[in-house]
Amino acid sequence: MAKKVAFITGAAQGIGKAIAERLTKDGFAIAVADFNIEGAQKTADELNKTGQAIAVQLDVSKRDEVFAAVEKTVAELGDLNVVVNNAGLGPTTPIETITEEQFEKVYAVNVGSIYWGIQAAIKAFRDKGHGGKIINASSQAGQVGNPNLALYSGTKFAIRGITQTAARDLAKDGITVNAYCPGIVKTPMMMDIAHQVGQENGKDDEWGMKQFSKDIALGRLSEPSDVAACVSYLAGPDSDYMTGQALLIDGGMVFN
Ligand SMILES: NC(=O)C1=CN([C@@H]2O[C@H](COP(=O)(O)OP(=O)(O)OC[C@H]3O[C@@H](n4cnc5c(N)ncnc54)[C@H](O)[C@@H]3O)[C@@H](O)[C@H]2O)C=CC1
Ligand SMILES: CC(=O)C(C)=O
Repeated sequence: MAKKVAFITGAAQGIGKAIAERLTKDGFAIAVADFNIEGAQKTADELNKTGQAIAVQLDVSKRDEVFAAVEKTVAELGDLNVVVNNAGLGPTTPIETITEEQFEKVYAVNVGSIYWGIQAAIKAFRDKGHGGKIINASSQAGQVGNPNLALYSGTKFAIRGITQTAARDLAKDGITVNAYCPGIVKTPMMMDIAHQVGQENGKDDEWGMKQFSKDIALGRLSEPSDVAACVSYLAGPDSDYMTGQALLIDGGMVFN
């Protein structure tokens, strides 16, 4: 049987890379899609030792580039079954400091990517004559406002709204749309945020990380693989009767 194909943005490093590794173990062929093509190629080379992967360059905020990357994936890997809209930016932005330029950039990457990823997935699924699964990266910061992350939190709340709406719009086409909401994950993005928070308070990165992590019920930070395990569920058949949901993977920070 032909392999199922997953297209994952931001998969050169961090959570996206862990998702690519996990879905390779699950038997998917992977398109490692990232702005950073050297990093994406390195991830793809590692995945090709045990599975099948290609690297694709794109800027997720550009609609044409997202469509071209998805088309390249279908042309080279033969199909498309799962799209993970994972890439995002996480700047620390005290509310009174937010500029128009930051607003346009962060919303274009974090929210624009979700619209374009969904549209490109719909086209590819329809062209192939089947449904599929769309999985979007939100955050615990898309469930509760986090201090100094007004710009970022706003985008992650928006992603939950788009996920719910798209789930309703696309169910008739056999497409499910869900989101995942990680907590505090040990990736370059989170290290940058902790560094900035530490610096602003005259403290070190570890202190900055503690400001985000002190309320985790399970008592430890998240590994990227913790998130990838839940995305594996969203990408696989066990979640077929689930759509429009935002899965919290935060070790017990936010309780809804
Ligand atoms: N690290 C954390 O604690 C959490 C992360 N998240 C979300 O998970 C997702 C992944 O986060 P991390 O792995 O931590 O981030 P990261 O910063 O470590 O990695 C992000 C990847 O996305 C790529 N990327 C950034 N902008 C891009 C663009 N315009 N076009 C294409 N690729 C682009 C980068 O090159 C990088 O490879 C993000 O959406 C983030 O908001 C959510 C909750 C917590
Ligand atoms: C970066 C992020 O998503 C946080 C702090 O939840």
